[in-house]
Amino acid sequence: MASISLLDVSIAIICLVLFRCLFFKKRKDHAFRSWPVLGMIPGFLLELHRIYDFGVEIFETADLTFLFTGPWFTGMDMLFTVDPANIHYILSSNFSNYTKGADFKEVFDVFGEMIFSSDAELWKNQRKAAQYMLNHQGFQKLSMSTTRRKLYDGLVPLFDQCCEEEKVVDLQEVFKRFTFDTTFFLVTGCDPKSLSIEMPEVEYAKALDDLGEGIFYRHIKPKFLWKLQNLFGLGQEKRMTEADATFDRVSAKYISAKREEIRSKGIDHHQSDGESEDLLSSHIKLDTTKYELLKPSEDKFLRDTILAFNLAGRDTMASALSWFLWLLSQNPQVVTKIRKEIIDKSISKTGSNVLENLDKLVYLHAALYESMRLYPPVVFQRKSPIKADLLPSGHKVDANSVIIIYLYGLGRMTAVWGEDATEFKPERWISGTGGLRHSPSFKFLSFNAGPRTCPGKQLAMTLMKTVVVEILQNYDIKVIKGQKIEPESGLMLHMKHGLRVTITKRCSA
Ligand code: HEM
Repeated sequence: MASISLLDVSIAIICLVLFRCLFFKKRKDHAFRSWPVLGMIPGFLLELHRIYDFGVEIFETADLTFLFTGPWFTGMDMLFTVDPANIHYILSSNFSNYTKGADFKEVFDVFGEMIFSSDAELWKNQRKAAQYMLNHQGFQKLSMSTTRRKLYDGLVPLFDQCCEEEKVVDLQEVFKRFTFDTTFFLVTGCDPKSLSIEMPEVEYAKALDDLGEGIFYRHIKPKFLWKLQNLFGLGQEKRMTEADATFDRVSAKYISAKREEIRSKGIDHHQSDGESEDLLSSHIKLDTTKYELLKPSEDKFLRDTILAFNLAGRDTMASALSWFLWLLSQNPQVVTKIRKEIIDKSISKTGSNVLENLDKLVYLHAALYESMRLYPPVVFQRKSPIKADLLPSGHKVDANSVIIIYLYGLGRMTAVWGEDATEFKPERWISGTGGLRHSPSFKFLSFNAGPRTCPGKQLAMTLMKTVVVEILQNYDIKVIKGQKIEPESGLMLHMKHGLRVTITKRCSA
């Protein structure tokens, strides 16, 4: 993390020195001991550089659930779990007792009152509206045409130029820009054109990066510390405040332009034409008799909505595509099988049937799921019980305590996925009859489970398959040797140092 403030570094160093001086013994034994006053923070800080794999090791030995104790009086205690029985119970069978909670709203304050942070009736209204809009045929057509336009006007020309100039390119950055432009267009009807060979900086996209990083650090710092930093405008908190202001300013521009566009076209409010309509238009025209708690006349509601859908679409798909392409580079036999499937299922390189036929690509679907099992774009889920409860694992949880479901760990547990849990094997998703093997969502949690299951799953899978088919049909991707590929600590699972590749055109293309 390039952007840790002086205060963060000082705190970390003090903890480390204390830890080293007081308890200078075999590190592994003590890594997650709870020390007087400091709780488990010292061990945590020592392992922060490899926190993902460390988490996996802890769960393997802790029977899938363990209590993290923070420093005294900081309210940082959290129950971590990757136990499918607990997950099913929290996200589905006892859903009504497990909310995002007041603490979530404080940590995620920049989100405002969007679908990700809301509970109860407000969430039900937002959920109903989101599902209706995302499933609308007109919106689905728009998402297909937008994906294809960005592919042929943005990604393909960029790839071709990289081929001609034998240029090294960061594929993760390319996917981030591809999914940002696509998502932003679906949300606002405008293309920010961040995907081009010049890679211009787009302030809204940068603000999304700063937000993700800031929220992650709010999870691992005592509340009083980040609040203090926020008050004095220091480090990540300063960038969070700036990001918040960027979301306000940029959204205001799009909201007033969209209101004006709707007014000038003379389209009746509550009269959504549905055909090729972006999400901002649909939200402005929301029928408030159906969604009583939503406030389309208020700019704040629309600002939170724009942010919610950009958050939902951009980083998730960029992360999934980046890790997928990296896994393919390590598993050429999987590439061969996907290419064969594309030929066998007669998916043409261009033309309208590409999208219609995507459903036939079972092996590609399996490979994408397998990649998201090992590298889930959303790393963790945070829940809070309204009433004290007993989890199926036998752990008691207090009212308003914090429970973290660690998706990265869940996908790698041998107790859940078998001895080959850490191996990339798309075949585990293929049934005996050659169809897709179902895996319960509380085991494969990448798109969440229960009533809050991701409503954009279908859209995301279609977009990702479209991109992958285009790339594998036309290009060979070579990952530059010697670079370190490791996950970056954050809300979303990005690669810390990106994914540098060279691209060549396939002879048969
Ligand atoms: C690979 C792509 C995607 C993945 C892995 C993914 C994953 C998830 C996950 C894990 C959640 C639960 C988050 C939480 O409650 O903390 C979620 C919720 C949600 N996702 Fe997705 N998502 C993806 C793409 C999309 C897209 C493209 C959209 C729409 C443009 C979308 C819309 C939403 C919405 C609106 C919610 C909130 C649902 C609720 O709370 O009821 N997602 N997604």
